[in-house]
Amino acid sequence: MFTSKLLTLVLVVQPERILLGMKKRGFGAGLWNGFGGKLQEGETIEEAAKRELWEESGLTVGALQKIGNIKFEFVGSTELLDVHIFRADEFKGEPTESEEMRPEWFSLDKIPYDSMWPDDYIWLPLLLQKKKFLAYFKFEGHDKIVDYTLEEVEDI
Ligand SMILES: Nc1nc(SCCc2ccccc2)c2[nH]cnc2n1
Repeated sequence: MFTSKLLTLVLVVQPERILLGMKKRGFGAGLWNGFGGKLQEGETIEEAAKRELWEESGLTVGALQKIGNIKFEFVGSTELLDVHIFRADEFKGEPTESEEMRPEWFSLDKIPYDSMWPDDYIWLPLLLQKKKFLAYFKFEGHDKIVDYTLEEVEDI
């Protein structure tokens, strides 16, 4: 019997570069990732995604594209992470370090996959091609993927 935890993840992408944040504490600390987190009471998923992006990077966005959904299972845990993934191509503001994240631009041919979650190199190329996807990853610890499924879809 699993419970689900709803989380958001936003990747800001421009033609030549992607904005990632070095997670400074908590879940995934020490890894480059998009910006996101949990929903607050009464928030839609999209509202939470925009809020977390602003809190963690200082950027505000108008439109977010729903691009993916990944369910993560960690062996030994009965809580599935249900991560709703968005892409933003336009933004306002300057990337600014927060308590949670240190933002940095990476050229698209220099994405630091070795310092990211191991699943990212599997699905992030789809996001960069604006292809929508559904995925499931089963982890043993935080480094080992023991099973996964990934499918491109027309609509999320
Ligand atoms: N890229 C990526 N992200 C996550 S957690 C994202 C959701 C999150 C959670 C906590 C704080 C902020 C954002 C992953 N988990 C397992 N593989 C993964 N890959």
